Amino acid sequence: MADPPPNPSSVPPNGNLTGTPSAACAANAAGNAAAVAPMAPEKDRLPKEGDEIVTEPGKKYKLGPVLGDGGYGTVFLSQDDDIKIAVKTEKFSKSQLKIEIVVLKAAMQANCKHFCELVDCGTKGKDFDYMMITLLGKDLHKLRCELPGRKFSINTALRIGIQTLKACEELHRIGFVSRDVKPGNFAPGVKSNRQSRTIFMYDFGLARKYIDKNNQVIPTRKEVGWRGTTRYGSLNAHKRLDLGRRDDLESWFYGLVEMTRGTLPWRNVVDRSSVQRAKEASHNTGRTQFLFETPSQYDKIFTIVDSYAFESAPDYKQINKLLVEAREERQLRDREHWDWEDETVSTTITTITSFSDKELRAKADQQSK
Ligand SMILES: Nc1ncnc2c1ncn2[C@@H]1O[C@H](COP(=O)(O)OP(=O)(O)OP(=O)(O)O)[C@@H](O)[C@H]1O
Repeated sequence: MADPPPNPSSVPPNGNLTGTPSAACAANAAGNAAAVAPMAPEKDRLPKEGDEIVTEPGKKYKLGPVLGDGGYGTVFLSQDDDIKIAVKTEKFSKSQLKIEIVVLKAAMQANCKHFCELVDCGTKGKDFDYMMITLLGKDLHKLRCELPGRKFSINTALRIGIQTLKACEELHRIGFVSRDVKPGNFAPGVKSNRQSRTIFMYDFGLARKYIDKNNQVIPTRKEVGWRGTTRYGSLNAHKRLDLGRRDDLESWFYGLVEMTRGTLPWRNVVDRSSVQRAKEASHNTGRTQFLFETPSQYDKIFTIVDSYAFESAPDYKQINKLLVEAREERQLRDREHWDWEDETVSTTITTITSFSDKELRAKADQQSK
């Protein structure tokens, strides 16, 4: 899905790329002005490993190895003082980073726990947009695929369920729907930042505001185009309907079942309308097969999510309670290690609370004094 790599000859020889705060970033980064780069004859040139992005005099981010490729750009490893971070870049004319930046800013203002910190952001001429964010580990899709049976232990799956539900709730609380909730858009933080037990939601390229200035739900637009990922899309997405909070939760639930069971009935189905039919069946005749060997509470959660209309405000507490109940029934303890953690390390980590980005920065500041 990644676009072809940029023309290497078009990158300045010193690899030093001076950027300006993007419109979305400017409100947060007042005083973060940098020299405007001379107009380039070409556009949409992405940076490469070894380049430096300069967002203000003295503030330089050297781009390390590529962490991943997205639809319109590349994500690099970098460093902000002593803290490892990720730098997401997207081609200027295709960039969806503006909406991502708006979401992350709102999440930071609301002290959301399950979102990356937006460290910096801006635009490099007509070449690319960039944002510097919290570094995350492998996403939940990759982590699941590495496990025997391609599924998480019930202990880890239920904890993931609780945290990813909270992430959806936080996103909705700040006024956005994701429209692309899936395991591949959640990842734990990294061990070196002591965030490997917090699941973060990321990639808000398809996010949309669902409430207006008066906090009223924006009325449904009836027919819209396809949004999201076929495997996890809600039935409304298949019907090309406008998507609301309930659709994020339906997608979240498909992902939860997959992470718990290791499979979905439509796992190998490619054709979108066949996937739709399989999902429809999972709501009635195929329900037992769909929820096979999952906690009994999943059936109740599915009924609850199904009962919501476009405008409904989901009862996250009620769903969370069911997940907690499933844990208690199995006498699962919070202190046990997560499937991706090294067991030898986890015994020492259990006594240490995960750090938030703010705490991490305060700690780094203290150490540098
Ligand atoms: N904060 C991060 N920390 C570490 N790796 C990241 C981070 N953000 C993104 N990545 C890596 O870069 C890849 C692409 O990122 P992302 O999914 O945000 O881009 P995208 O263009 O929206 O992708 P897609 O087209 O797949 O939806 C991810 O799969 C992941 O491997």
